[in-house]
Amino acid sequence: MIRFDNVSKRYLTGLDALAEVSFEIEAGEMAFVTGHSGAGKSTLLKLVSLAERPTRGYVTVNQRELARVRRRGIPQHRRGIGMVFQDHRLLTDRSVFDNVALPLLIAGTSRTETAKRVRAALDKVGLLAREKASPLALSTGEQQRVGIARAIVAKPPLIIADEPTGNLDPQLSLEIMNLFAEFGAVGTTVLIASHDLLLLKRMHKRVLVLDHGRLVDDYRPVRAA
Ligand SMILES: Nc1ncnc2c1ncn2[C@@H]1O[C@H](COP(=O)(O)OP(=O)(O)OP(=O)(O)O)[C@@H](O)[C@H]1O
Repeated sequence: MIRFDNVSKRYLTGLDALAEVSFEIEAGEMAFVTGHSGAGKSTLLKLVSLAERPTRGYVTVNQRELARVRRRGIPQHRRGIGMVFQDHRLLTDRSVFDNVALPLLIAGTSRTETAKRVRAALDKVGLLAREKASPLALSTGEQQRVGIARAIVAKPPLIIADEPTGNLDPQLSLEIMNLFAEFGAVGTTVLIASHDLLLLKRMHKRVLVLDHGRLVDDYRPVRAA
């Protein structure tokens, strides 16, 4: 689903945010990318969503070599990716329902289908009763769950999340990560950047480790015999 072949990213400042990174994530796999602050985690996700382009190497997402995706093809590329951010980026002047409905609105989905899908997504994250609320009336954890509902509502084959539990306490963080794991269990590919090593340890999933832009480790969970 995601493949990096010798990918390097040098920003205009001359800094190598990623250096010769290669890995492959299978469809339906859930993986984390971790590393110190500035290690290149966000840059790696930005190359997947085409917020940035690599300086060298090839990034393939869903069997599409991204160098072939031109600027006008980027919105379509992003429709296949559910994105979750630490600061959730919700519209505060719209209801929870409208926030989650946004990707469907953009895709031109009918009203009835939209209502059905939004409610299914809100149900999944345990917020069905809050559809009319303003995001401002929700706790940080609830806001994060609205962000997740919005990311999954159009059923994208891939979800990427950048520090989705950055502002949450350990218990809530674990709940949010387990929610992501549920999506992974139904065939969605999930890639999450997180520096929370304790949390990653509890998840028993694959972990890619970046250090100053280099991929220095790739842990895979060992199944109990
Ligand atoms: N647009 C940019 N222009 C120049 N340098 C950048 C840009 N974006 C990131 N960098 C630099 O690239 C390096 C990697 O940044 P990146 O945000 O990918 O790291 P990160 O692992 O996500 O860090 P953090 O955990 O602090 O968010 C850092 O040194 C950062 O300062």
